[in-house]
Amino acid sequence: MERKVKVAAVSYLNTKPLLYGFRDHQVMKMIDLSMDYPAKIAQQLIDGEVDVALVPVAIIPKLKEYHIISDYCIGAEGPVASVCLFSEVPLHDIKRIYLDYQSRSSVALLKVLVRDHWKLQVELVETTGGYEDRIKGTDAGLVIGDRALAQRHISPYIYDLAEHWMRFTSLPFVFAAWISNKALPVEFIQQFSNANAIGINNIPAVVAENPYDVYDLSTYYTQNISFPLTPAKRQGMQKFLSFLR
Ligand SMILES: C=C(O[C@@H]1C=C(C(=O)O)C=C[C@H]1O)C(=O)O
Repeated sequence: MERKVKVAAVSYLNTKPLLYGFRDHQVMKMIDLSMDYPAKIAQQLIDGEVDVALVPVAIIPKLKEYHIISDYCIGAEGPVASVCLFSEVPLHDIKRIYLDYQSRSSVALLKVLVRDHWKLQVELVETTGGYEDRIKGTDAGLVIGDRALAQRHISPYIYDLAEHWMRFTSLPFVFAAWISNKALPVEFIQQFSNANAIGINNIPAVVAENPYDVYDLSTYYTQNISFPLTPAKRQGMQKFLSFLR
């Protein structure tokens, strides 16, 4: 390839297993890797600033062209732990929900659950920066990623969005997938998938090099986040996208 493929990944702990195998892998000779929060890298892929990104699947309708590459994703087949609605009061007493500015998929998922599953009458409020301190009284907040793992120690009521999606549809959920905005060479995709698989097949090693006392990462990587992009997950993804149309 003449130039390096620009790859953007999510900067959260949930992505560590996917990136673990990149170090010392020959795919590194083919790519420029950058990291940021999901909403940022979504915009980079839409604007063509990068070629491949681990983007929120909710932005697929905004891409002129898209290719799902690799058989790995950030998904869940039950509670995901790090995408939750946090509150001091029970679900039906919530009056306002702050939305996470770092997210695209989870915000869209929350809207689907609020409207079609929970059937709540609430005010939804966009945010642009830290808002966790506003999760008080009847004001709740959607928080994703590492900040959600921390918020689990603070909020008494926790509604896990992947768990509630499963109750609603009986399907798993895909938050993010590796998506390119142009066709890429087969040999690149093979190397890229191979690099992704290394950490997924060595979770204890990934956990060992990421000391973290907020949440048990072994549980997170084996029972919460589900990485393989299976046929059932693709079905869940199509179902979710149909709600967004
Ligand atoms: C499970 C998660 O999945 C994420 C949620 C995303 C979103 O809401 O747009 C995007 C990427 C993933 O990192 C998480 O961040 O906790």
